[in-house]
Amino acid sequence: MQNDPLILPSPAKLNLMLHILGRREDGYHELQTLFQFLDYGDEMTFSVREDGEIRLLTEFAGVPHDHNLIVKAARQLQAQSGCTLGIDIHIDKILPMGGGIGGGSSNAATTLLGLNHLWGLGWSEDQLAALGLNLGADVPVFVRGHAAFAEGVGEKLSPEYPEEPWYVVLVPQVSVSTAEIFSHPLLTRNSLPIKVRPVPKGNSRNDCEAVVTELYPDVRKALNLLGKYTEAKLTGTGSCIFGAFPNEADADKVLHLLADTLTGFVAKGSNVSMLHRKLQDLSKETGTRYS
Ligand SMILES: C[C@@](CO)(OP(=O)(O)O)[C@H](O)COP(=O)(O)OP(=O)(O)OC[C@H]1O[C@@H](n2ccc(N)nc2=O)[C@H](O)[C@@H]1O
Ligand SMILES: Nc1ncnc2c1ncn2[C@@H]1O[C@H](COP(=O)(O)OP(=O)(O)O)[C@@H](O)[C@H]1O
Repeated sequence: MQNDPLILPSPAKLNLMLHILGRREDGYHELQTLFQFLDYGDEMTFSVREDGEIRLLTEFAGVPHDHNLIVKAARQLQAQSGCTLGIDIHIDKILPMGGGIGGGSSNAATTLLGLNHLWGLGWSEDQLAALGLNLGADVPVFVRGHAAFAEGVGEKLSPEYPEEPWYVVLVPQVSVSTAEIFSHPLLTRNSLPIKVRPVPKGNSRNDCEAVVTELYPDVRKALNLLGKYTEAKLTGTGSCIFGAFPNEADADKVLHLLADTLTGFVAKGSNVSMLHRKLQDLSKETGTRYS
């Protein structure tokens, strides 16, 4: 068992396109979406406890301890594996909540991968992804750690290799509820499935954009402002807006020009998540398999 704290990143994702094909009987929506990670995210620290307790030491505004996806992920893994060890978890949270960049799902996935290692469970990625899907439709892609075309409710993943540009991500100061957008009567739900891959050019729209910009004027404003410099799009159900640039300097320049009116950040797109890169580095250093 490892006694030193394990520090792992918990990256954000973007949906480079998002089409809604229909609604299932259980209310969930059939999607086609292209996920890519950002080299930008939270940092999580895990310390094993012998007494079986699971404690998240960082407080989240508006999210009670037991509802936090980090705690839920740890508890489900502990219950399903029969592990008697516990964990203390600390997080430096920089990802906005309800931003469409998957912070909660990413935190859950980092927890599953971190605890699988620290508790010595030896679960496969398939097992962890299946557990993760119970916690949220976006958790499996973070468990797998590779950019992917996703179908179903987001769980059928095929690896993809989109370009890895630098992005400006604008963060309107509103939290968008995914459930609110998916239950909206005016949401487009009849996009035709894309049958070829990689996704052909001209298919990069996000079907949630019309409803989200109608409900949240701040999101529309961010879309219009970034749209003056590059193609600007919504990620997931928002609120964040992103646009691609060929290099960091160009992205920085645009963020700087918008800084009076909007907050945001610059980050590189990545097809292998920084969590998985860190786990691979740790494996090389210690000769232990981390994932
Ligand atoms: C839309 C996407 C695109 O990546 O991202 P976000 O905007 O949330 O980041 C995801 O599909 C979101 O995944 P996630 O945030 O894990 O959603 P969940 O917790 O599973 O679901 C929240 C709610 O959204 C609705 N929902 C979610 C996914 C889906 N394919 N169809 C749905 O109808 C359901 O009403 C569900 O109760
Ligand atoms: N660890 C967590 N980090 C962020 N949000 C969490 C977490 N646990 C639970 N939540 C809840 O999940 C909601 C969605 O969060 P998040 O995944 O960050 O946004 P999105 O799904 O829009 O990308 C939050 O508003 C919050 O209520």
